[in-house]
Amino acid sequence: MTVEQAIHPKLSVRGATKVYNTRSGDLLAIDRCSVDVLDGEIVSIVGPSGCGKTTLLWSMSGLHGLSAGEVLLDGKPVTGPNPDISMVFQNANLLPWRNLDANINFPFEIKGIKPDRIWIDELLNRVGLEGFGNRFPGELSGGMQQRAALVRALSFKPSVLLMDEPFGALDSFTREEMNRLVEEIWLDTKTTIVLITHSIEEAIFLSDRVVVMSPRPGRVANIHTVPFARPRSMEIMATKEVFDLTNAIKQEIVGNQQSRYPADRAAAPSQSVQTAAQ
Ligand SMILES: Nc1ncnc2c1ncn2[C@@H]1O[C@H](COP(=O)(O)OP(=O)(O)OP(=O)(O)O)[C@@H](O)[C@H]1O
Repeated sequence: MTVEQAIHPKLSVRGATKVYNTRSGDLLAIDRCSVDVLDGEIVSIVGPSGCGKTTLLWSMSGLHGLSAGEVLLDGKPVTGPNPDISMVFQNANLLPWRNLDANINFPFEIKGIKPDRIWIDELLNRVGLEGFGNRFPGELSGGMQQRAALVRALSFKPSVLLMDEPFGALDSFTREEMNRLVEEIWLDTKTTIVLITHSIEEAIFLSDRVVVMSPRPGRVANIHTVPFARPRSMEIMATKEVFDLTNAIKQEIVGNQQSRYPADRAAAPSQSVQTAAQ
């Protein structure tokens, strides 16, 4: 990390708090989460189901407002959709009646801007989808669809890519391939990436740092630095360092879950707000 990167993080989340108004009352999803993501960093967010990972990621995108706190991109508040921030979801969300090229062009058509075809062809080539432009989503495997979604997200040359459990629906072999692909693309573009994953191994393989969240209401429980140089190989995943780090993170998630009830009661900001204990 350079001093410049540390002083001027790419993305800053400060005291992010989100209360959902539900039929059964207010629900505190995330509580005073703060994290800085440096320019060109890959950061993963892990934590138990329902702890608020998606809520946190969507707040970073500007698509969901916060109840308190703020998100800054290059020091400026993110208050709505931002052309510099792209998202990839667990489902590729390709339009079934449009072929691959037309799917990738779709957001450009909506915005009324011309796509950079040279860049898009480069990306398609990079992810192994060159020559598939005329195929329809139904003719592509799940992995191919997800690679197309990655191309679509990167076609705008965003400086930040947010990924919400992007490979969760893929088999483990395809998932490993996708992890290698993301690293290759990152080596080319140095795009800042924030990724939600349920796989601690995936988080370690891909990330510079892993953020561990507590059970709901989600708080930043710990942040681990992953000390391996890039490009990483799958062989490092069999090393003792990775084994120990994986176990440490798992223990934290399990330990946090076991202690959530007393912690929630002690730290609930208001009696009218639901926490995981309720
Ligand atoms: N739109 C919403 N309205 C009301 N409650 C919501 C809404 N979105 C999320 N929640 C609640 O907020 C909490 C956090 O949800 P969120 O999806 O952010 O967690 P998560 O960690 O991403 O979960 P998972 O790992 O299971 O995908 C959950 O209790 C969820 O039920």
